[in-house]
Amino acid sequence: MENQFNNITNNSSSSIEASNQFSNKKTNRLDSFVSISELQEEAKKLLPKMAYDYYASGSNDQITLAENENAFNRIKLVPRSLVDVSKVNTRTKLFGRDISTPILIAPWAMQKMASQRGEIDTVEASKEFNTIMTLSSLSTTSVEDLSNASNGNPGWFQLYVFKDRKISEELVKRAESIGFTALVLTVDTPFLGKRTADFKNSFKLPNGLSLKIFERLMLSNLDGGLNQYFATMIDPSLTWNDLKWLKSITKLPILVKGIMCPKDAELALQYGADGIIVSNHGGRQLDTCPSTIEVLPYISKVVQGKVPLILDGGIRRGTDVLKALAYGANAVCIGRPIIWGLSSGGKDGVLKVLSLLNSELQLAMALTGINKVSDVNNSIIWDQNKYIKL
Ligand SMILES: Cc1cc2nc3c(=O)[nH]c(=O)nc-3n(C[C@H](O)[C@H](O)[C@H](O)COP(=O)(O)O)c2cc1C
Ligand SMILES: CC(C)CC(=O)C(=O)O
Repeated sequence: MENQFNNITNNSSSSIEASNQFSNKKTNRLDSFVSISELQEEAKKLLPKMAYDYYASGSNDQITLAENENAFNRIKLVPRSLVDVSKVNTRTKLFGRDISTPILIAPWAMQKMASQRGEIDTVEASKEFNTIMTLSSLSTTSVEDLSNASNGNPGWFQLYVFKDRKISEELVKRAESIGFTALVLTVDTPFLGKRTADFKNSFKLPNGLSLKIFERLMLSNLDGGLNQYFATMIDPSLTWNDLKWLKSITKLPILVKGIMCPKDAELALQYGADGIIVSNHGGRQLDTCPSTIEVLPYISKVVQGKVPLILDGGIRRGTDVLKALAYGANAVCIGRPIIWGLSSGGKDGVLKVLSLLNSELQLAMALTGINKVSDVNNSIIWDQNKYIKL
């Protein structure tokens, strides 16, 4: 039991052990962390305040930020007994690709504030674990460097659409030509949410770092503040019709990220989205909107398995992943857990987070009598109304 659930049980475990041989000291230190919250504490100790605050913050009073996690804790799982769970497996398939876990890496900006190699560390870890990373439009590594570091298999590319459509078009074509296999169109950010800490800290990228996608455009300085920068560059007039435009310039599947309203899920399907990501941007956009897990069942009812459905926001335990799958998600993305892993130990730290959460998921599956991801359904969620007549 100990071995089965505390070790990484996917086909990448041997290479992870091999890479650890070369960084024994770091690995031993990482071994002592047993939860995402402990890694967050470590990251807080290691990061400059301005970077930690930028990564950790939500918008306004951070009600939704907290609610994303709290809502998971209110959902109860049903333990099941005497089911043969000797061969629990977290492998699954997404857009035809076999992956070792339904836990994917969400796009998050400016990773070189967390580790020297930033996005390169993250993509190497995602490859080694056989999962999918989405690169942010606002990354500190170029799409080309990320593609090279991953031998032409960098994962998915997240798109913020620029006011100058030609820039976006060129970016999409570049990403497509160098091996990205899907586009993630973020639709919850016509303007950036109000993150109080960033204003107080006068957030800017540390000297020596820049947003690589824009470097050529001489727009890499963030002195006016993130919100002003975002408002200058990104197009707030984007509408559903632009999804048609995007489909006309690429052959890649397009996932729409930031869906929180069932009506918008309907529109996303109507306008041809190939996948839907239920997300409130980690509580960083509209504060006091519901948690993502709360709205997931309603969106799942609209989507009805027509396209892959992914959830992000507040996942800190393997039991949270299981609850999202039970409510209809095919996979989840994690943002801050990866940030804390990368900040605490670079590539090994990201691997630590993936293996920690995946082994928790595997254990939770065993304790609810589930052997494979496709067998998860809402019968594992405690609902007293179901049992009231017994
Ligand atoms: C520091 C930070 C930067 C982010 N940058 C982006 C981004 O560039 N593009 C994007 O679509 N989402 C971005 N997100 C949102 C994440 O993709 C994801 O929706 C969110 O982090 C999920 O919540 P979690 O952090 O609780 O897992 C960012 C989130 C954080 C915390
Ligand atoms: C640089 C930001 C615009 C990236 C982002 O989406 C975020 O911080 O939430």
